[in-house]
Amino acid sequence: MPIIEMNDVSKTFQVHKRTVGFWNTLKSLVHREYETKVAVERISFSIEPGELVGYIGPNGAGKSTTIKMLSGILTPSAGAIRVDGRVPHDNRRANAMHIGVVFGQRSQLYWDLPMIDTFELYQKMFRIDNGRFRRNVDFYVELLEMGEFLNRPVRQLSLGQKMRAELAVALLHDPKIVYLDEPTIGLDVVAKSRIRTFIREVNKEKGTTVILTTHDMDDIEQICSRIILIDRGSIMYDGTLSDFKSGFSRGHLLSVVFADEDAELGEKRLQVVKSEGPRKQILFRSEEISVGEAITHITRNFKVLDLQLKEPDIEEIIRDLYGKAKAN
Ligand SMILES: Nc1ncnc2c1ncn2[C@@H]1O[C@H](COP(=O)(O)OP(=O)(O)OP(=O)(O)O)[C@@H](O)[C@H]1O
Repeated sequence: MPIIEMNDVSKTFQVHKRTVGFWNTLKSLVHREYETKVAVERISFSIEPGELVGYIGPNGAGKSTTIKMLSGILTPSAGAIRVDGRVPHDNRRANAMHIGVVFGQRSQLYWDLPMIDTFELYQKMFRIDNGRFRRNVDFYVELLEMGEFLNRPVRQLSLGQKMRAELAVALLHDPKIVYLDEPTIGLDVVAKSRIRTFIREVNKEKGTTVILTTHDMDDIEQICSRIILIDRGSIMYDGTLSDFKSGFSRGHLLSVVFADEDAELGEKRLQVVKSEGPRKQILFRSEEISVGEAITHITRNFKVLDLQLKEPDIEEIIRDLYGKAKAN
């Protein structure tokens, strides 16, 4: 039975319409106009207990919105979500007891307290019994080598030490699922490797289901057995990393110079992987759309100044699409 189920889930936001020009701005002060921004559009996936899933995509793709819906912070505009048998936004508190969250940019630690006190605070918050508490503190302190800094206030810890502390806190109540947002961002090679080993170890020892968002391909390669790739609110791929690579290496790349820099392709089978002004690199798979159909779609709908068909370099494409990656 899946532990996470997303069925046709969408999330839209109402945002103020941007106005241009003096009179329009003045008008908008009196009469506010809104437009609908689609953050996530009809996404579906299910995750089995104990899976290690990389949830990846470029900036603004809809990753955080998905994680916020899974953790009950946001209510979907349409569709159904179940996390460990519960509807997260209707059971926010109960849901929180069974999940752990690490948001790279937002700390759950108390800056003036040493970790040892923070653990005790979380013990009370999550009503963890003493036996389990002791066992877990010992387990994480050893696995994350936290002994040397347990008594130091959090504000004095290095970035890597803080991240280890965040992970231990998020996992202290033995959540069945943990959402990790960029857990290795900004860390050096040794610290990154320590965190990756830790995540794999927790998954193996405790069977924790892990959902990881990252822009670091090494995180994906070394931790995740499956990737779900989201772009502009829609799921583009769900499967193993190696199948993803071989699927794309059988694909084609069109390098197109458009007359109009803002050309929107409006065809989901054509994916823009790089955009430099009017020049765009467009990737597609021949199983989905033939070379002829792809070129026809582009030349019929847009004024094109140059168009070349290329063989894709998959490593380079992944780097362009999903971040700083490999070399870092
Ligand atoms: N509260 C909000 N109000 C309006 N628009 C929003 C809101 N939250 C997100 N969005 C929009 O929804 C889209 C998806 O955002 P989201 O934060 O989920 O992307 P992301 O994949 O997590 O990006 P990043 O990697 O940059 O964190 C973006 O276009 C974003 O501007």
